[in-house]
Amino acid sequence: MPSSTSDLWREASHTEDLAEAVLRMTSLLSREVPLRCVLVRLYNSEAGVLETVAIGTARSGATPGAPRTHCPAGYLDRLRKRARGRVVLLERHETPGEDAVPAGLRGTAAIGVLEARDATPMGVLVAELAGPLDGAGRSALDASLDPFAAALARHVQLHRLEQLWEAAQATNVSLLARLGRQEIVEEIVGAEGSLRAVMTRVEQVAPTDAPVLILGETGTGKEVIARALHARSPRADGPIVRVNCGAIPPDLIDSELFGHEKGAFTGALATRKGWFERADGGTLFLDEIGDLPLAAQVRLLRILQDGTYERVGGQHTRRVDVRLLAATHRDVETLVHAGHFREDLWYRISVFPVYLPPLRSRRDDLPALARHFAQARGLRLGPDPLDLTDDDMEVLLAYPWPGNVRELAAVIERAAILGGGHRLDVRGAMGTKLHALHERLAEPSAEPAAFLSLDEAMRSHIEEALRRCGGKVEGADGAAALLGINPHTLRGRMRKLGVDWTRFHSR
Ligand SMILES: Nc1ncnc2c1ncn2[C@@H]1O[C@H](COP(=O)(O)OP(=O)(O)OP(=O)(O)O)[C@@H](O)[C@H]1O
Repeated sequence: MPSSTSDLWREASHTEDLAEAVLRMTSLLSREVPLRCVLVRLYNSEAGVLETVAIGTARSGATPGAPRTHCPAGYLDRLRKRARGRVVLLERHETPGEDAVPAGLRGTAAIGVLEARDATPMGVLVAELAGPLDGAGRSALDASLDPFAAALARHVQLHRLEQLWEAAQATNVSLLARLGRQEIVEEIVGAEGSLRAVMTRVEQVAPTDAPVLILGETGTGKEVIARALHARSPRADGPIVRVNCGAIPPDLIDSELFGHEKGAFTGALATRKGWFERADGGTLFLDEIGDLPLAAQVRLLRILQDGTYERVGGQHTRRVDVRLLAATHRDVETLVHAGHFREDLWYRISVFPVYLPPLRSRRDDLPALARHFAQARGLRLGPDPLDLTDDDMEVLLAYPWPGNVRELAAVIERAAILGGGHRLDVRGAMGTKLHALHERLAEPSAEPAAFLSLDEAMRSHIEEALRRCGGKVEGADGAAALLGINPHTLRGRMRKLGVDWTRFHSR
């Protein structure tokens, strides 16, 4: 076995990126073969072409481009018969025409068929030689066909996996869109109660294409509202794609949102569509937008302004038709002041804020929500829907629910499991929460249920000022003067807190 062959196998099986593997393999092979360059060419039977998918250069000088050349049916089989598992040396006069050597190679070429493990021809290896080939060189070249074939097979498999993954994502997106619509019709508990004001705003803004900013603590139902907006919009038949900006590593966020071209960076094995492209014709929901890095904010602003962007590593300007919904539980105004969030982007996305109140300030909805989760989980666990006792309700109402609706759903699910599917064990499910609650209730001054967060206190104080001023913000008799702050600051605060001052306009 030629000395380079085991090294070639190592590179073929360890290096994931075909271009890099071929480059290293060419360098190893050039110790025994007078190589100028090596082309790995993939056969596309549908198009009847051979396409250069990787080039390894061993000497300086111009390398041939990466063209596709016509490959007549049966050519690879004829070549295989002629070569019998080895390489064939092609004379110059054989070159253009019916063979796999693209124009542009200067010296003599050696060519061999690259076969898959089941012996079907996948493509060819073309080696451009810089000098005469001796016996050792020839056997090294013959022995290199299998490792090159293995590297090509790996590349093809990875490419297929990527395609499957993309197809699965697309299916996922459309399933979610359908699921989202179903859930919304059945599942916005409180739409007629404490969320009535929220739903009015949803109905107002849904038919437009305006961006909507959904504010609220974690677990308050921001995603539920985003899906409701999409379902009520003219884009309801298009996809809704949710991206959690906080869950993507900062160096990948550009490629996730806007896609990348093949080879744009190490690991970019194939072209990838970004989430904007996948949401084309529908809605993109950017959750935790406060976590978006500044560089991505610049691109986002541009896409909001004129709908254009480029994929990472791409030259071609693309256009998408996407409605943007964004959500955050963070105080983005503070991020703007600290220079972590672009002010121009903030103005653009906060045109129409929708504020979701925390569960502790909409206790009226609690029984309905608890019943809703109990019934849903009960139906899943056993034959009968599960209901709540008065004692269960009392326990649930006494707790302040820092994790909001999500925490409540989890407690009810646990209660159903602990109750064996026949009843709800709410006290058991509350566990340590209940213990902490008793301790707090035992303190004479503690009023956990009634205590407002700073934002809530601010919101209700601003609303009271607006009520007194008939919804007027500026001027001597406006709410800003009454509160002793600048009208501009008050407007910013109201946007952040989701206060709709037009509600207070005197008739
Ligand atoms: N009004 C509601 N009616 C029914 N289910 C709700 C309601 N609000 C929230 N939920 C449920 O509560 C859970 C949390 O809601 P969601 O994921 O929308 O919250 P979120 O505010 O987006 O959370 P985060 O900030 O962590 O992303 C989900 O299972 C959701 O279905």
